Amino acid sequence: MIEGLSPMTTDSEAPSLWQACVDLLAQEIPQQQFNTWIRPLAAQVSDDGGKLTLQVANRFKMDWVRAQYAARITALLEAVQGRPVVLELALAPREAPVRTSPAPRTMQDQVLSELPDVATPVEAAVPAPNRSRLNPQLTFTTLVEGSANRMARAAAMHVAGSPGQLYNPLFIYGGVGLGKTHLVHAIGNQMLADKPQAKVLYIHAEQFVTDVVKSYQRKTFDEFKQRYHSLDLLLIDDVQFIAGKERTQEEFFNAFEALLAKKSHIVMTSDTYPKGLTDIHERLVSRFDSGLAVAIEPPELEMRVAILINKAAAEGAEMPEEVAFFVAKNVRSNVRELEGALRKILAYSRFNQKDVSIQLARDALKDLLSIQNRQISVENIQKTVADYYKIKVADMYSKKRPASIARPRQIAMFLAKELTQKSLPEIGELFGGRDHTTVLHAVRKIAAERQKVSELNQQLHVLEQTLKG
Ligand SMILES: Nc1ncnc2c1ncn2[C@@H]1O[C@H](COP(=O)(O)OP(=O)(O)OP(=O)(O)O)[C@@H](O)[C@H]1O
Repeated sequence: MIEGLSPMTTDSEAPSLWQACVDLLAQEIPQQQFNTWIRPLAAQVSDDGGKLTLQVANRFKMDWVRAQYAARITALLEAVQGRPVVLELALAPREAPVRTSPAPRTMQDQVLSELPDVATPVEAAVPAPNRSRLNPQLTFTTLVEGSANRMARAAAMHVAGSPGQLYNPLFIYGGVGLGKTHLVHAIGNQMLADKPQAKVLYIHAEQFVTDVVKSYQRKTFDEFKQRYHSLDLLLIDDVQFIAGKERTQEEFFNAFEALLAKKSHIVMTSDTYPKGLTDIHERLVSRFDSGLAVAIEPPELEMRVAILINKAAAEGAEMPEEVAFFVAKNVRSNVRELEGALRKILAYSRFNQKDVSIQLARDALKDLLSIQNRQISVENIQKTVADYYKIKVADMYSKKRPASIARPRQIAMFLAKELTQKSLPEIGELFGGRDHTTVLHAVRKIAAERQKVSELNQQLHVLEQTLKG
């Protein structure tokens, strides 16, 4: 028995609550992450169902699961259970090792090597809830509009209303947690609402890779083609995951051509614009760019406020505007984090039976706010990078161009964009009054090189860790 736990049900009784949660997580977390972090967790539920303990293999995994997934898991458990559930993470006892992923694969040929790491197909464990794999809750109605997503949303609505015409393919790109997945589900849901017979498929790119590999192994390419080439709408998420996967890219290209020829629509999402993709064939990239590529930006303050108020209302809770402003001012990175903050506040309010107020939000978000207080400044980045590369801080603002100075300066600009909320012009200003295009060039250059040069990646990693403290 795990220390400090109240009586638990046996493992065989626990899974229904956990399994329901796992099923939902499988729909929203990329498959590789799901297989790595969620699938191996073993669950125990207390007798009264008020506490669920997840056993994690080691401390590193425990920290990661806590930081990345605990808030979401709690919310899903509460949604499934219909009442508060306390989530605990515990180290798995040594004598009862947690379930692990299947034995390592032998990578005998190029196609097998395209399987995502530690992956077994998700559908082996988690049945797809519907053929289209759409989450019916992710609709245009529940997607708050703001200047950050206005263009992408308008294009998406156009595609949903008149598929196969303009903007084919539609390529939606942007940073994490900004609503790309939500938007593509909204297109699919809208199309199905208008045309229930339409063949719509939402798929994460990693699952597509798995499908290619499986059909290769089982020699079922005809079925594969039949399945993908007959669609009316293909929604493919995080397309950057097909990078470096030759066979998958070929099959994607074939599906792409077949679908466009019959005027079916293709919508893709990615973390970068088409030309920013690396290790994807030029012929594919140019096709990605041949319809409309549109960005989703981080939401502005008013949009963050609206999202908080809407999401609270959807949970049957009221969030006064002043509280929403307080939270929105402090949680600025992306919508997923905003949702996490909201969940914490609502849970805190329920447990303590107190109305939502600024003070309550302050208490509920204590940890998060203290991190904000230690926020990283551009000045700090400049000093840390200058120290690391042994140049003078003054060279960060100077006009000097030798590579030994220009490169650390570009790295500092990249980190300033990544680790602070400053805009490109603001960063340019802080680097000796440089133009925002100079900053953008540096950011793109370093981001692209990081993917290819492991030494640079390592250096950036060290700098990031140093700055985050
Ligand atoms: N404009 C919005 N209005 C309401 N909810 C939003 C909005 N944008 C994002 N969300 C919500 O934020 C969460 C994260 O969004 P989503 O998963 O679509 O992001 P993403 O851009 O696909 O991220 P990733 O690249 O990490 O997959 C989801 O719960 C989504 O419903």
